Amino acid sequence: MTHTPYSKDFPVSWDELHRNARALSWRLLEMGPWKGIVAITRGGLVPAAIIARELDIRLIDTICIVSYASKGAEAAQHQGQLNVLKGVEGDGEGMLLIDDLVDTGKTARAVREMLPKAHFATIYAKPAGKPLVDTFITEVSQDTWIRFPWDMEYAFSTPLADRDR
Ligand SMILES: O=P(O)(O)OC[C@H]1O[C@H](OP(=O)(O)OP(=O)(O)O)[C@H](O)[C@@H]1O
Ligand SMILES: O=c1[nH]c(=O)c2nc[nH]c2[nH]1
Ligand SMILES: [Mg+2]
Repeated sequence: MTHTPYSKDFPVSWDELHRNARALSWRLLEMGPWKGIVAITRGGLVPAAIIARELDIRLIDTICIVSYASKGAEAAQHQGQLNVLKGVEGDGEGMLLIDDLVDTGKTARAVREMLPKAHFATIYAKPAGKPLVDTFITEVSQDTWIRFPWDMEYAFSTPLADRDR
C-alpha cells in the first residue's frame, strides 16, 4: 500500500450530487447570462450536463485534461503531470468553466491560464484549491477523498464492530 494524503472517505450519492449541482445552478443563474459552458473532462461532464439543463445552455465545449492516475482505487489518489489532450479557443469571456472539484488547485491553475476571463465553478472545493474557484457549493477537508457516484457500486458493508480500528 502506498501513502496518500487522504485519510477520510466522503461517498457522494447520485441524489446528493444532483442536489448540489442544482444548488450551484441557482447561484450561477443569478450571475448570468452565460454564453456557454466549458466542461473539464471527465469529472466536469456530469455537473456541466445538469447546469446546462437548468440554465438552458446549449453551447458546450470541453477542455480534456488528466492529472490523476485512473487504474485502481489507490492509484487514483496519486497526482501526476498535467496532460492537456484538448484545449479551447478564446479567452473564456462570458463562459462558465465547470469541474466536479478542486483539490490541490493544479488543474484549476492550468485551466484558468487557458481561459482567464471564464467564471470557474465547481461543486466541491478543498482548502488548497478554494482560492482558485469563483463559485463552489461544498467544502471538504484537504485529507478527504471524495467518492463520486460514477466511481462506485453497491457492495457489502463490513459492520463497524468487525473493522480494524
Ligand atoms: O485540484 P487538483 O489536485 O488538480 O485535482 C482536481 C482534478 O482532479 C480530478 O480530475 P482527474 O485528473 O482525476 O481526471 P478525471 O476528471 O477524468 O477523473 C478532478 O475531476 C479535477 O479535475
Ligand atoms: O474522485 C476524486 N476525488 C477526489 O477527492 C479527488 N481529488 C482530486 N481528484 C479527485 N478525484
Ligand atoms: Mg477532472
